Amino acid sequence: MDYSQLGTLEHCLDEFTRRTLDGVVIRQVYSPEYMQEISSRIERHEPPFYIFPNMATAAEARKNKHLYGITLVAAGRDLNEYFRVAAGFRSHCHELFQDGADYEERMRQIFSVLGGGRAVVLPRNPDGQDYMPATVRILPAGAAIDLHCDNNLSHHPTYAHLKTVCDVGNQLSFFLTLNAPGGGGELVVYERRWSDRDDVGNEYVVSKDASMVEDSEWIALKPQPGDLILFAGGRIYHRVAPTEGNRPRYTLGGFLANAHEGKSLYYWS
Ligand SMILES: O=C(O)CCC(=O)C(=O)O
Ligand SMILES: [Fe+2]
Repeated sequence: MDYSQLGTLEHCLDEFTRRTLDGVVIRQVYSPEYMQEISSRIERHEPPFYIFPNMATAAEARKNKHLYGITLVAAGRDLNEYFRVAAGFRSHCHELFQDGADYEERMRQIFSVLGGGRAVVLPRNPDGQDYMPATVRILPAGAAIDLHCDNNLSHHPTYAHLKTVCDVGNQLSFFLTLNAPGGGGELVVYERRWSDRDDVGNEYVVSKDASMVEDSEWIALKPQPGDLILFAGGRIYHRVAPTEGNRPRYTLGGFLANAHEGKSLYYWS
């Protein structure tokens, strides 16, 4: 589906809720040329985003997979750092897209259409601080994201407040591809669905054993720069295949869920 046809996806979030839809790819949400410009800023670490795990320089961080910004589960129990990073990340992200359509605005516009006109808002903690709207995921050559299901994240203690305001058990994943690697880096989605019995003792684990999907059918998606993928990552087992070649994989994304109050959609990372 092309971004210019967005209107035909009106209300499609209801289909996700009814489980009659597993994912959509919206192409050309931004032009490939603009994504190239954004990627060169990411490469130069401009603006100077917070790097996780914490490294002295972006060049040092490039040796392994890392984030610009921080996720709830990466933040650990003390969420002071998370909310402090979130404020800085939002302004850096506005700066990153300063000469194009603002990233958060564009995501909110798309999600609102998909949600049949529902308001799309960042959740806020009881102290009035906003959550992270997204994270930049940087996978240098050879890096991957191992098998997981994002519903598993909600067992993490840092999800305690978020659970009270939205339906994290039916969360969707979204990400915009900024830079595609030379080879590999596909999003591999499996037929295998999440069950709460998969998470022994309700433990949060970073990656699941590959044997879980041994007999499962799968498809591999290779998004191009400017493409937005939205899929039921909460309940669908998935992974990102190891990247190849000398171009890193850059994506910018987070999660989306229905607010318990029934009127809005929340996004976070
Ligand atoms: O490629 C990415 O940025 C993340 C893929 C993923 O695991 C997700 O979107 O849930
Ligand atoms: Fe995921």
